[in-house]
Amino acid sequence: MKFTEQLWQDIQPIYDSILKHGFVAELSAGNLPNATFQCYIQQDALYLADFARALNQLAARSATPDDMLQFTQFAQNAILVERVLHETYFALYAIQPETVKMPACFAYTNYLLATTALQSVAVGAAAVLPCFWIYRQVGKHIYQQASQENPYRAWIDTYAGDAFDQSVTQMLAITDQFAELASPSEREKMRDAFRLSSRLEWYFWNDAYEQNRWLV
Ligand SMILES: Cc1ncc(CN)c(N)n1
Repeated sequence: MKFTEQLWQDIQPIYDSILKHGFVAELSAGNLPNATFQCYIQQDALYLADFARALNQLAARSATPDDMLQFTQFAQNAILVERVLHETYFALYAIQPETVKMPACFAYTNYLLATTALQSVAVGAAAVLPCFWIYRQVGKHIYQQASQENPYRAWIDTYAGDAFDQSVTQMLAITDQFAELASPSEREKMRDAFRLSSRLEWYFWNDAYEQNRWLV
C-alpha cells in the first residue's frame, strides 16, 4: 500500500465528518446561506496568503531543484488560480476583505507556517497535503450531486476540475517520494501532521458555518 493510501485510511472518519458537515452538505445542495459562504471566502482569502507562504517555505528548504520548482508552482497556483476564484465571489457578492482570522483560520495558518518552517520538508509536505487532497475529494463529491444552477458552481468546478486534479496528483507523488526516504519515526510525524491538518479542515468549515468569532 502506498504511504498516501495509508494516510487516507487514517483520516477516513474525519473525511466522513467533513462530507456530513452542514457547510459541505448545504454547499452541495446550493442552499448554503450566502452570509455563511461570504464569511468562508473572507477567511479563505486570509488562509490562502499563508498557505502560499507555507509552500514557498517548503520551496526554499527543498533539497533538489525539482522539489523547489514543484513547491514554487504550487504556491503560484494558490495565488493565481484560487485567488481568481475568490475575486470572482468578492466581486459578485461585494464582499469586503476581512483582516481578523477566526480561531480555526488562525490555528490552521499558524500550524502550517510553523510546521513548514521548523519541521522537515517531508513533514511540512504532509501538513499541506490535506489542503490539496481533501478539497479535490470534496470538490468531486459535490460535483456529482450539484445542479448547474448551484450558486457556488465556480467553487465546485475549480476543485473538481482537471487543473486542480493534476496538482493534487503531483502533491501525492512528492509525498510518497518523501515517505520512501523517511525513517519510521519521520513517517509517524508525517502521519500526525496529515491528520492534524485534516482535522483543521473540518474546523475551518465549522467556524464559517457557526460564525465562530473569538469569545474573549
Ligand atoms: C481552508 C482551505 N483548505 C484548502 C484549500 C484548497 N487549497 C482552501 N482554499 N482553503
